[in-house]
Amino acid sequence: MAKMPGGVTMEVGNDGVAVISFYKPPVNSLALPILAGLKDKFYEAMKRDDVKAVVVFGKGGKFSGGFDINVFDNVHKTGDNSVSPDSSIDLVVNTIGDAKKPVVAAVGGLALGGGLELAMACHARIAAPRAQLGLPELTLGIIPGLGGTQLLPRLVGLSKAIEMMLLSKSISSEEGKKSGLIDEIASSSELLNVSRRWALDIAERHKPWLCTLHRTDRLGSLSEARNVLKMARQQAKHIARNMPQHQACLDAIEEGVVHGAFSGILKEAKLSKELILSDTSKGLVHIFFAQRATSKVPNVTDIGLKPRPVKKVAIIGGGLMGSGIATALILSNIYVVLKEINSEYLLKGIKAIQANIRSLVSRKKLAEDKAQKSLSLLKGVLDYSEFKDVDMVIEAVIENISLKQKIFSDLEKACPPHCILASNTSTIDLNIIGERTKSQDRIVGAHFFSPAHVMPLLEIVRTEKTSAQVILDLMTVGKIIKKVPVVVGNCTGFAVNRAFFPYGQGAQFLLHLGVDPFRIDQLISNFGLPMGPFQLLDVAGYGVAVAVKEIYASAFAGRTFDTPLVDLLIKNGRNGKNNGKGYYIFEKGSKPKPDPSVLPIIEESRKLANVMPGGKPISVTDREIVEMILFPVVNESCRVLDEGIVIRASDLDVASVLGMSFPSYRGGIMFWADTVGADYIYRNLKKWSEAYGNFYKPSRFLEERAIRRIPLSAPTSTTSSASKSRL
Ligand SMILES: C[C@H](O)CC(=O)SCCNC(=O)CCNC(=O)[C@H](O)C(C)(C)COP(=O)(O)OP(=O)(O)OC[C@H]1O[C@@H](n2cnc3c(N)ncnc32)[C@H](O)[C@@H]1OP(=O)(O)O
Repeated sequence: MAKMPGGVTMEVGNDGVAVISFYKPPVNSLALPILAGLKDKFYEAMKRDDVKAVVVFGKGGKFSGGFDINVFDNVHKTGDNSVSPDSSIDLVVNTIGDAKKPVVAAVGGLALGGGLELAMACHARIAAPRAQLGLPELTLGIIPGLGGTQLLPRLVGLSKAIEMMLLSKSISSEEGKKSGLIDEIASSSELLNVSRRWALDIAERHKPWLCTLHRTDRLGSLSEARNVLKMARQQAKHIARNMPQHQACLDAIEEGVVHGAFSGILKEAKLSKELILSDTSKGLVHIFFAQRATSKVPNVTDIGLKPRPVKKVAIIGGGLMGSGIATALILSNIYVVLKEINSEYLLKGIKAIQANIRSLVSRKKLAEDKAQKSLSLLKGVLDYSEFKDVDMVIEAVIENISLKQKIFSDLEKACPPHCILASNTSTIDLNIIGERTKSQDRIVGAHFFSPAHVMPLLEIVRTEKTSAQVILDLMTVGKIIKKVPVVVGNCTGFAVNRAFFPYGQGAQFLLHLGVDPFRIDQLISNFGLPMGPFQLLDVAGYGVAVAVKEIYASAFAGRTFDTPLVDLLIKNGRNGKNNGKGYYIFEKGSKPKPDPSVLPIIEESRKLANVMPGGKPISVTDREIVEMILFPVVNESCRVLDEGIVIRASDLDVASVLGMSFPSYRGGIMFWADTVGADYIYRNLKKWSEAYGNFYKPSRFLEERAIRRIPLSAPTSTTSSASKSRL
């Protein structure tokens, strides 16, 4: 659908029903002029004698994607909170809820956030089949602010409403019908007609005239409500550490349950205003737009190219990565040919895919018939005969240069000329992989993160020769299989592994300076990562650490930290989670426990590394520990930006959140760094590099931005010409 200017219109039919339609493509967001237009039209409809009832309708197949998130972005940039949506009392209570004529919402496609709140304030809701309904405001660091905290519990009951809000979980119109959110489901073509009839039926008292905020029948008794809220508060503590909006949402709900809806609405408005200004909301709104920005790649998505269909994909290698990628593809209805070198490995790969699918079924994330359908799209092969009509190949074999070169030269012969030749390498230069072919324009990196059918990030690695068409095609496939594709340049580690290699190494460095590893892990997990670097190492397995150590050391000579510790751990029979013994003890059914018996091995490693100044452990604060691990990551991220490996800083934010589980509410690595300040980071790195060596040496990009007081995320055009020339 072409973008068209939006607006609100009203048409009054001969039946006396006024249809108030709003239009704001692409998702009918409730921009401020739309809200103002709605109010005007409602006012007019109430005044006009020829109007008996009102239907409110979002044009273009979608009711509404909610309040305009750009407004929050503006509030964050300007600090001016006067435009935030505290009109809820007026719109929800007066204009719609207490309207003198019945109002029915005709909900097509989706009603999210403010969109669903608008619909809930109406006296009935008619929805098209499979419409998506939800209040996802908490994912933006705010709470529903157009009455949602009061309206939803009054329609679906307290437990269901809390579940939907706290988990930002959408439901379909069919489920909405069962739970009381939706009054009737009507086909898209009949949606308006059925809604008109409902509105007239209410006006003529053939159907009840229900004002949502006046209802209490779904709320249960006060003591039941208190129990539900108490449990929800405990749950919120676990799912939303370091975030204020979950408890605030429960505060607003509780206020409404205990003191009535009007009081609840006032509390909601007050809390909304405060939360909009929170750092959490700033970080989450930034990530919302940053994620959408990744689909805009200059000279790829803006030059009129159309993505070509990719219907059949071949995967070479059925190991952990290959089987995960195959799972992701068949789950999205793409036909997959899996190639292995012998039937034993092939069977192993197929079994791994079946296990992935079965685990989704057993966790109720996939229906049995869908699982069967997906598995029917998989075919195992031992040669290239099936490759003659594939649209894309993804190579996922071990990191061995000559093996990959041989595979790519075979692929050039076995695949049709349009076929995309992708490699899932995480380290090897794609130019080297494709050296023995003449197909450099269709060679591209498709770097998935493990487990590939679960992790949302897909790094699309382009070389100078990869064609724009191939990048666009792979971006499209990425979206079809529900990944967030981020286009990056070709270098060791690409964006995520490159930016984050100092994370693990920084933790090792601190440990060798005498800091306790379990203290480090605790602090990093308090900061918001799902686990600390040592537990992550245990979970990922030491094999990866050993394999990449030398690659990083040679690519980033002079700023890596090599440690004998992993070798010592392996020598002492420790292999991390793989054999249940690493820094932690892993036992089935219980959380990993720090293992004190690892400390003598660490001591031995400290002696060998000999980096403690004067041979004595350093003394550091908790804050310094977090900074000594994350600032080197920021520093390397600066180099990634400076070298043009990513096209914008916010791509690194998205990549760090989706690839490394950096807390999204901190806005991603560069956004967070700017909240800390380039100057502060630079000064500390400089201080540590003088005390402890080159691992901490600030990059030129960081130094320049710190000195010139330019945010790290500012577009690279604001840097000096020396820097620009390298981009
Ligand atoms: C006061 C109220 O309680 C507060 C609120 O209502 S806050 C808003 C609550 N609503 C939401 O959180 C929904 C956010 N939007 C979404 O989840 C998804 O965009 C969607 C499910 C609606 C559509 O998804 P999809 O079709 O994949 O399209 P998607 O690429 O995400 O969005 C299309 C465009 O619409 C924009 N958009 C989506 N929702 C928007 C919104 N609520 N406000 C402003 N812009 C919005 C996106 O930024 C994107 O813009 P772009 O093309 O310039 O990049």
